Amino acid sequence: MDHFQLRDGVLYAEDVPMPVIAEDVGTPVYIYSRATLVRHARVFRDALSGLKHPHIAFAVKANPNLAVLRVLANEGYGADVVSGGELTRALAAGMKPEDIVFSGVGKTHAELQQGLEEGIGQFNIESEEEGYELAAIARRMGKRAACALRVNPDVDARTHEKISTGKRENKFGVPLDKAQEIYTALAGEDGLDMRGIAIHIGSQLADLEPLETAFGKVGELIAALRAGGCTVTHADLGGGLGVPYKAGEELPQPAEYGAMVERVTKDWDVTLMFEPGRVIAGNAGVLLTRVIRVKRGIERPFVVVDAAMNDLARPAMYGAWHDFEAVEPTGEKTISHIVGPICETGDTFAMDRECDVLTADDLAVFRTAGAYGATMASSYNSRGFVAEVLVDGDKYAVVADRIAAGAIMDAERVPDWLD
Ligand SMILES: Cc1ncc(COP(=O)(O)O)c(C=O)c1O
Ligand SMILES: N[C@@H](CCCC[NH3+])C(=O)O
Repeated sequence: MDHFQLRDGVLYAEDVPMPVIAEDVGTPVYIYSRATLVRHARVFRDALSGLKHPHIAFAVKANPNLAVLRVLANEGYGADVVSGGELTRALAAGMKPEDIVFSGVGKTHAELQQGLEEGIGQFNIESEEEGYELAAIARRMGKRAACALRVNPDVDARTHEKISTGKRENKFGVPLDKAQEIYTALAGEDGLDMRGIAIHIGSQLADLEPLETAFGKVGELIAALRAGGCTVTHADLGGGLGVPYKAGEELPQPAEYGAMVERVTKDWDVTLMFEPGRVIAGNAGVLLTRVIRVKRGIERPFVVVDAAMNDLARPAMYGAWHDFEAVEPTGEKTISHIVGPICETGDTFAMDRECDVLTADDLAVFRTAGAYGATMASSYNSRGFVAEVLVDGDKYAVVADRIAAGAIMDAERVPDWLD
């Protein structure tokens, strides 16, 4: 069920008319639906109900807003973090340290230490070098770090090249054919409790087949490690499940994913861990924007909106499609280019898009903006950071203040030796 729907000709977020939020909070503004987040969290969990005690860690990078994390913490979700900042947020939102997994190729010394101090559940080590560094820090602190080794299975996830992470040329994980040697060596370190294998081959996967291939390779590795005398009690299968960005688009459902995981892992005898991001948050959010003006173009009008590539980077970065529609559609359609105000041609949300007829001051939304939306914002062109709102039934709250361009400037200094 879609919690962003037209009622009497006006788009609502749950039971709140979007013009009310625009009036109160201004635009552009991200709007998240609590009911959608909860529903997605439960659908994903239910999809894994055939597994014994799966551990689900929301990929904080997809949407690190504290209120969003709290909703998921309340659903029993842990967190997959990739920086000290994300770790701090996950804890602040109420996630338990033992439910937190720390991934990432470039965890700094300070971040490894922070993870140990907080007592997080697992480090996903991405290189031999990182493993030895973590071991040394843990030894010094008199601790043992629970670890999984992230492997790079050299599988083409068949997604956008910039968000594919499991090809051998990608920077993530250790090559599969070196994994046994590295795991065995790290298992001999006092500071480490090598307990599992981790994998994540990419994001926005439209097909389960690459995942199944990659998981099959993990299964073989686990068997080889055990045959070699290593202990393996955990396997972290990452995230990656894609979501529909276009109305009517069909993607594998969590239930199909769960059934595939169950089939492939049935003999593994491990605790399975998951790191879903987009599938939980993507369709739980929209970016509400106001039309600044409609500029006559050569062949098509340019609808210039007050959101830009600094607020929602995905179209500029990956050529990504986000459905775009009027908040109060007249029923009339036209073909337009949808652009932001930033001084880059890349600040284009859509070219030649059939969409609702819009005029200056009209409101419109970009859909499927709840994951990798606000979190990827910048202040390019000295624009501020967009506000975020969480809706719950007929109530809503600003869960991230708009940060004005002036506030960002306040952090800058002109040294007096320039005078
Ligand atoms: C290590 C890791 N885990 C989980 C995720 C979440 O991926 P997704 O949002 O596609 O589920 C990512 C991002 O792709 C990631 O890099
Ligand atoms: N930022 C990407 C996803 C990256 C996933 C990170 N591992 C996107 O918007 O689609």
